[in-house]
Amino acid sequence: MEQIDKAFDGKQVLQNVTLDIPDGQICGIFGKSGIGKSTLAKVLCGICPPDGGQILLDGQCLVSQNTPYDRKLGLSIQMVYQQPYATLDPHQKIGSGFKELIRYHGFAPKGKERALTEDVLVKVGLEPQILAHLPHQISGGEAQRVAIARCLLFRPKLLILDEATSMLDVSTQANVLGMVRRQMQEHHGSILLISHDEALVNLLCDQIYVFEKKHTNQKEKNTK
Ligand SMILES: Nc1ncnc2c1ncn2[C@@H]1O[C@H](COP(=O)(O)OP(=O)(O)OP(=O)(O)O)[C@@H](O)[C@H]1O
Repeated sequence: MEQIDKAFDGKQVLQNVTLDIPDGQICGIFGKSGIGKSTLAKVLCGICPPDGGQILLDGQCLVSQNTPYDRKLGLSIQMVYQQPYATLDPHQKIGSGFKELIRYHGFAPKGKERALTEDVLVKVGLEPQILAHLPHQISGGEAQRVAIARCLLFRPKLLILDEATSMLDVSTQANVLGMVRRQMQEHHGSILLISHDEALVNLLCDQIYVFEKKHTNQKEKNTK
């Protein structure tokens, strides 16, 4: 990501933001509320077009000021949002949601959807019983883990976790993130962890970017 700019209604939120996320690493973004962390994630996912700069993924242009977001390439970037229920159909059982997603993207042959689903559930510490439930019957923390498991099906090059484990207690957060990290490393995928929790970011991340104030680039604080 090179020299990304983004403004809303004349208000500059990101200016000249450059960051590099090496393969297989976990990179943290830490900064106070409203500083632009989620905006950066939305630019990476193609939800917000940047006003300037460019993003390269494996040397290919994902989006730039002059190039529209490459949706096909963008499937290699998956994001888990702060509000996990928002991405789940309230009328669809968790298991049906997984089956539909797997069939739509051809992640497994017909009849093998359940096995693949159980495989990703284990990786986020969930039991298969959850598949019989509707979203309102599961807790916020479980919904967050379901959302992460759905993203893992894509074997993404980059997984963005935007406060995505905030509803879990600290030890479960570290546990789930450790499991997700190992899973991502199996295919050299990277994680962008966006959090208010400095201790969590310090504990888990190889590289940390601190967003300090609007209109300025972020500063790299720590490289392990
Ligand atoms: N679609 C939008 N239209 C107008 N302003 C927006 C839009 N999205 C974000 N903003 C503004 O951009 C600024 C940065 O928001 P952003 O959500 O990126 O912050 P954040 O650092 O992720 O905050 P938090 O930690 O509270 O989630 C805020 O002032 C917000 O109001």
